[in-house]
Amino acid sequence: MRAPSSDQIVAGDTLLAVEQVSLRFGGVRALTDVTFDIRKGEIRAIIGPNGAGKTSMLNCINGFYHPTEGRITFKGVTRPKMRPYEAARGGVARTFQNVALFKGMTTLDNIMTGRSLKMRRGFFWQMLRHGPAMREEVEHRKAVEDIIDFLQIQHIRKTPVGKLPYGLQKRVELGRALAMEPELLLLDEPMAGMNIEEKEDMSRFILDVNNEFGTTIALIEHDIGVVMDLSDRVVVLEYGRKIADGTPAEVKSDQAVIDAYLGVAH
Ligand SMILES: Nc1ncnc2c1ncn2[C@@H]1O[C@H](COP(=O)(O)OP(=O)(O)OP(=O)(O)O)[C@@H](O)[C@H]1O
Repeated sequence: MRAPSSDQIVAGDTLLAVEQVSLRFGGVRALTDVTFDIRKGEIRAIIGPNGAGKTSMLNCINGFYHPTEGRITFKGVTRPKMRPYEAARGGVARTFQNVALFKGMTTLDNIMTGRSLKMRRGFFWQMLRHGPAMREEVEHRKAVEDIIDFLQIQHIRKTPVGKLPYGLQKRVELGRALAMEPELLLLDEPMAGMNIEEKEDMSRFILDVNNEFGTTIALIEHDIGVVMDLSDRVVVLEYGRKIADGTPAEVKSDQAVIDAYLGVAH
């Protein structure tokens, strides 16, 4: 059967399905028999206490880890294994728990690296400033400048990111992921280490990305208030197993979730 093209998957359809996924590291069971889906156009949160398996789940989705058992289906294609660059080419972009940017490079250049997968002409042609390569670079620069405007970071476009406060680095990392024009954006603790004002800004950008570009978003977040405000549906993991799945209101009143969070510092 041919896989549906992305425009055949409409809002509300399953974009990504995780079925009975287990992941082991030697004797450690990071994930056990986890099943859930992500619908096109939604904001899906993955929550759970420390060590619950949230990052491992994102790593399985974007191909950093390969599930020991189970299947992941993205845009109708089921795969036992996928490499991170295949995931990226297929439309999955990712940010990390600890910002992973080139600290000595400017904001502009860091976001530009997000375009590299989209560049048809390789580095050699870019170096030669060959005509078509020049035109392509102009197009990519325009896309990057649009993202810089969207994220309101014009004032730091030429600043090396290592010199920026943490909250702005997180925003630049979001910019680099957006430069890939993903269909599915995975955000690993996008508000970690932020003050209230920075969290509000980041929440607004996440909602705007979802509304304006229709990007489907899966995020890990420890701030339950933020999760409840932002997400359409929430999946809850504990000790690598799924213990609840539903709307924020359903999950908040679920006894297993209340028990899992009692006495846990976040
Ligand atoms: N590369 C690895 N090698 C061995 N064990 C690992 C590896 N990655 C994760 N684990 C283990 O898998 C379990 C789940 O870890 P994971 O980082 O996915 O949890 P988490 O919910 O993201 O935690 P946190 O909220 O603290 O980031 C933990 O017991 C962790 O120690």
